[in-house]
Amino acid sequence: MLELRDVRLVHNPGTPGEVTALDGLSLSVPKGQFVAIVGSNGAGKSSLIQIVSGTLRPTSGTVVIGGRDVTRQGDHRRARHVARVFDNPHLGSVPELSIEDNMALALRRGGRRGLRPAVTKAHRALMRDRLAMLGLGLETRLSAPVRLLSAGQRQSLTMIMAALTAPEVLLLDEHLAALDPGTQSRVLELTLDLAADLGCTTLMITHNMDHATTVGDRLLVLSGGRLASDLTAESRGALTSDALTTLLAAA
Ligand SMILES: Nc1ncnc2c1ncn2[C@@H]1O[C@H](COP(=O)(O)OP(=O)(O)OP(=O)(O)O)[C@@H](O)[C@H]1O
Repeated sequence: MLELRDVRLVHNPGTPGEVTALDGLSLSVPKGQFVAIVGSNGAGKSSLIQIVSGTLRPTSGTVVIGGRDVTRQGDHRRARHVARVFDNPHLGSVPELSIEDNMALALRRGGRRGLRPAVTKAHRALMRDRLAMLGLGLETRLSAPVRLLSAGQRQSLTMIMAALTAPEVLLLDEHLAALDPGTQSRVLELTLDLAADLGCTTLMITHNMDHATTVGDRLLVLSGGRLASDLTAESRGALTSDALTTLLAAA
């Protein structure tokens, strides 16, 4: 369960540049629910993701993950429970390191700094198992440097890495935006498979209206740092991407 209670996020308070990015947002997401989030530019989507990841702390309000109040906990301490994938496929892995070393780094995420446990046989088996899900043959190329992979392959690897520590919450910040349509479909399918396998609570920001109207269990529309609409998959059923575009423009 992920809960935000009356969360406000104000940038540059008390200055002429004061901006309210989140304006008393309350949200409750049951464990395992997959939520798509849309909103116009500046609606507060990335702010919401950063509040949940712990990169930003709210000006007021409370963030609860799995029953624990994590409001004052920084992103490093949350990293074992909260994984985040960015829009840029090149941000999720280290190009000069091998696939195995990148995955080993992901396995250590949120662990104590400085500790470098060796990659065990069990780790390597887990890596191969997860990489095989991609159907790209990467499980036989563990020592290949990540820089040799295409953008789609790298984003697929990033998804696999994000899921390695079985996070409670998976945050996807327009993670398909830089991919071509065919690769988008493949990475989206992988995303849904991983989220279902792990049973993690997932928030996926998207500007793709087709994805917003079809993917996941719930659709949130953000506007001005508030929830303008909160639709279940059932109530979203008849919503076309054109109708959602109109709804967004009016929100
Ligand atoms: N560091 C910052 N300093 C000042 N204002 C900020 C900062 N970060 C975000 N904002 C403002 O907060 C508001 C919400 O921004 P946010 O990035 O969350 O929107 P978004 O919905 O993710 O937009 P986009 O779709 O363009 O990425 C915007 O008005 C933005 O200009």
